[in-house]
Amino acid sequence: MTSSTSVREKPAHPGEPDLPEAPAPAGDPFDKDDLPAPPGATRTLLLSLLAPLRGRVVLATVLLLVQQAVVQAGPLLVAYAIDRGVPAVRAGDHGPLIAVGIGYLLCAALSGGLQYAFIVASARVNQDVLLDLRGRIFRHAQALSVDFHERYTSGRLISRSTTDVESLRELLSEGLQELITVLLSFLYISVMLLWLDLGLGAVAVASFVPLYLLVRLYQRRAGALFRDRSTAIAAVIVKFAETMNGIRPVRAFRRERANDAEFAVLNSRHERTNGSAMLEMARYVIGSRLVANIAVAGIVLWGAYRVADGGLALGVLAAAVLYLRRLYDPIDRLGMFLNSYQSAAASLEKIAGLLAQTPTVPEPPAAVTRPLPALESAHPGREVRFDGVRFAYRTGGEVLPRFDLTLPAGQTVAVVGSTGAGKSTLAKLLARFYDPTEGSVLLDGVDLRELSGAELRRGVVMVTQEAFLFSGTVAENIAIGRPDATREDIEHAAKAIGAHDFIMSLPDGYDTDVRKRGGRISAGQRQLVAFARALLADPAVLILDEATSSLDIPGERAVQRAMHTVLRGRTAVVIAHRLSTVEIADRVLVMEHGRVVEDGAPAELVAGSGSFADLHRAWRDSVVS
Ligand SMILES: Nc1ncnc2c1ncn2[C@@H]1O[C@H](COP(=O)(O)OP(=O)(O)OP(=O)(O)O)[C@@H](O)[C@H]1O
Repeated sequence: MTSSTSVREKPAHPGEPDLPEAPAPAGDPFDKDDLPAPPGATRTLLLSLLAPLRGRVVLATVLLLVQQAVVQAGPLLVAYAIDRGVPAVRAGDHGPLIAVGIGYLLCAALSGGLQYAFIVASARVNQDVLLDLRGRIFRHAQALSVDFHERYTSGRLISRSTTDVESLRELLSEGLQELITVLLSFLYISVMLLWLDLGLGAVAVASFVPLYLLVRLYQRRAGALFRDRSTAIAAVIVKFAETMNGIRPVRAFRRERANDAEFAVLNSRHERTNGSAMLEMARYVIGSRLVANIAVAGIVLWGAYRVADGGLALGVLAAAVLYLRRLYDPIDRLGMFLNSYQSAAASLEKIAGLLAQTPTVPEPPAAVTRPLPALESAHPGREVRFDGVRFAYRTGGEVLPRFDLTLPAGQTVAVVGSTGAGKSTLAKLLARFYDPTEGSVLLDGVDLRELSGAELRRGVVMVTQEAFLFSGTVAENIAIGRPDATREDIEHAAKAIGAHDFIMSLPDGYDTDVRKRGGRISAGQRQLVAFARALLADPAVLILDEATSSLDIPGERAVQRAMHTVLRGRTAVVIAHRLSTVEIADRVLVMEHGRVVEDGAPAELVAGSGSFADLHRAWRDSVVS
């Protein structure tokens, strides 16, 4: 067997790159961590998340408005107590001071009650928004075409639905309430100060100008830093997920040290971006405190002179100072709220970019779907036709230059050819993981693009090399082929495939959890489960990307027997890596550079002088030796 033949050892584990990627054209958005969100998409996303909760958002806002108004009554009561209550007590009248005390208590109780109601209302809004967003990301990512998933790593998807959703949670549950509270108190306090004393109020309001400029500067500089930070943490997650997914080749090729070094670079990049963001925040905090302290000092000094002159009541100055403390105290925290706002905005933009992706292989609208014609024979097979198909991946040159091929119903076709010849591409077009760039793939004369999702899944099923098992029991894994299958149907399929005996020898038989201890299933057994699943699904066309990982002889025989059973009667396309498979095929296609270069019955091709005859000899020698 020569190394250039189709009998290539493919990586058998999900997550490993199984093909050399064609270089992406310059400026490919998939090279970057975040896909660009169309203008306004972030706002539209936020509004669409909040729209169903409109009532609760309004209720929470009203509660906060009233609560803040009640809270700001405190200093006014203090001013009243000093300027009216104290002179009244001196005159023997305790009424005004008692009224102030009761008023203060009432305000505290009311403000506490309102705050409680606000927290309950806003927590519900937050939970619903996050629930909705996580669901949308999952549903959307799952609905996107294979093309998308081959380019956007699972690590990036994990980062979108964890770190990015988490930063929105932080904003909603902590930052936003504080931010609104601060802005509201700015408004209320300015009005109060201006009403108490125009001069003092004007100085306080004038201090907003440098504060505003500081905030703007901070926002501009921190915005870029937060985007960098979020990209850096995503890179850390991607590296982590990729390494753990590919742990077997990592061990096999002793990649640990190189990986450690790469991870350390990404990790320290994240730390650096984090450090820069913190430094920027420290600059903002110090700057804003300086402005606040200068303003307070100025107001106290000027106010004290005016009290001494008799131009200002002492109570008014006391209330003004209390208001100023309330005004400037949360300014440090304003930086933090802006932090969470900035990082949530950066995250939301990335999520909006992901949600803006549309499937490249869309399901047809119900109005244009066509049903498959009724089957004429007892066998499930249907005719497959590639009609003038041309195909190029988005990131590479043409893989299939005009391709015409007809597979009669019920025929088993083995596809062989050198690596990169286009065998998997042919299979992916037939499974409609991709649509042809030109021409069409037809099933019993119906274009795959006109079949509804359900009809397509009944029509064509692809069993991939890794024979992926989902978490759950063996029975559940087989039933994926037909969710309404009874236990009897499942066992029937497993028996037909020859998987029943090994399943019964597992600790809990069909109820063994495949991911738990004792439920470990060998590569050959995984393939048997995948065949049982396909048999239960009973598709018209079965595509089999034959696993290349070698099994022991009894295991190999069991898989071959199972394959016989599952292929019977259907139209089957097998990307063949084994001699025994080629021999059971009705027809062999030899592919080179996206074209069929030999086509015939196995015996016919073996007897000929083409490349398949050479390939066959090499196989035979490798089996004999
Ligand atoms: N997702 C992809 N994006 C870009 N190019 C791709 C993609 N998948 C495959 N290709 C390219 O298309 C060509 C055909 O690949 P294909 O996987 O169909 O070959 P193959 O015959 O199945 O090879 P093998 O036996 O190695 O699996 C190769 O040049 C490959 O680099």
